[in-house]
Amino acid sequence: MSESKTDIRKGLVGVVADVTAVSKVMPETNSLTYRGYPVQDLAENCSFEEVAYLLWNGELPNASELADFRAEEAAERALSPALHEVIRAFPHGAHPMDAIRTAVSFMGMEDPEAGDVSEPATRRKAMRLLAKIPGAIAAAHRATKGEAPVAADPSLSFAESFFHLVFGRVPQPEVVKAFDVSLILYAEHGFNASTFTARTITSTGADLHGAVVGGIAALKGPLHGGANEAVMHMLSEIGDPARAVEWLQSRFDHRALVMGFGHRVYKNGDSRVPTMTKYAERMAEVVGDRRWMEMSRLLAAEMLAKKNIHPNLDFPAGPAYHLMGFDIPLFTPIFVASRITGWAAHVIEQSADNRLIRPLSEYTGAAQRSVPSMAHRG
Ligand SMILES: CC(=O)SCCNC(=O)CCNC(=O)[C@H](O)C(C)(C)COP(=O)(O)OP(=O)(O)OC[C@H]1O[C@@H](n2cnc3c(N)ncnc32)[C@H](O)[C@@H]1OP(=O)(O)O
Ligand SMILES: O=C([O-])CC(=O)C(=O)O
Repeated sequence: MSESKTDIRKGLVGVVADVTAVSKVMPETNSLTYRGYPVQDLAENCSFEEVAYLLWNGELPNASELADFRAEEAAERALSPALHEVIRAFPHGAHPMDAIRTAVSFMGMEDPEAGDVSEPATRRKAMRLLAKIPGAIAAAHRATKGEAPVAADPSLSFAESFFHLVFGRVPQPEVVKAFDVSLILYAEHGFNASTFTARTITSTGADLHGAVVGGIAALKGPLHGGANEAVMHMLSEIGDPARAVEWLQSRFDHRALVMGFGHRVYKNGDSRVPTMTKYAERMAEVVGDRRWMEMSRLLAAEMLAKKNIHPNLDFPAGPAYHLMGFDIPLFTPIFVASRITGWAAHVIEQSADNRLIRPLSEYTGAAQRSVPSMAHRG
């Protein structure tokens, strides 16, 4: 392999690939705005439905716009009998991220506007995906436990409905609020890997479902959304706050990654971590189990002291979801249920001012040569 001669930004580090009006990630101030509104203010003062409306329309809804949005979403929650059958046929033990990726792909084929990539159709498809993804995640998860799906209840908010679909019941309001906050914080984050994947797929003229399938595939990786599950596996392995520092040192000794830490853009702290940590702490109080947050506090302090690396959103989200009662394999699918809002906003934006995304590569393989006959191959 020869050395590269051009200035290649491996991982596209520092490359500004396009403009966006959806969100602004500001590492210099550890802050993030959606359509101009600070994410922590949205998390404290709005519902996830209001934020979804904001991301898709550029403005927060008034009361009647919100009521219409909620009604539309609630009316689209039911899955088709064919999709239920497909979900029942998923291999036992399949990861819920693979299940939701496949379910979204199937929804693309049965969508009443399949093949229509116009903006109005894409917006209607986005609403159907937002509404149906929680039911598909929950049905697939329940199927692996031999449990029947729970019928959607249109009277519930998006966050309440998620719990209802997974567990068949809605927990106390503090738990629903913490979950709603997590959905708001996870909704959108500029040109992250899954969103950029969705925009690349869209740039070819492909449809929303294709872009979302690609986004889900990218989100599953442990360097991206899959880290929220990895964080909880890590905390479970440590098991006891007394072991946290010693455990971390062994990771350092092996030069291993510590999940839930570091970020491509934020180098001095993730804008969303303080809000998520506050609500994860609240969950610890509600459940009466301080162990996970105590371990988290020790790990974060040690990572900062020894490596100067801050936690990212997945770090407090992992224990928060555990304390809310979710099984670990559901954590990244919850991220999907939220990030569908950001992906769809970017798909609409990309389509509205599209140019095929197609970077160059510098060839470093074998020099040009002739094809040998079979008898002359080694
Ligand atoms: C919602 C989200 O998707 S947020 C991201 C979730 N992902 C994770 O939590 C996985 C763990 N974190 C990581 O793998 C990385 O920090 C990433 C992938 C998020 C960012 O990667 P990059 O921007 O390429 O990392 P960056 O170049 O800043 O790394 C600088 C140094 O810090 C180290 N580092 C970064 N993150 C970590 C970590 N979590 N654990 C240990 N070391 C780390 C790198 O190994 C590198 O060390 P080196 O200079 O000795 O090679
Ligand atoms: O921005 C990123 O690279 C990853 C991230 O935090 C997100 O997608 O929420």
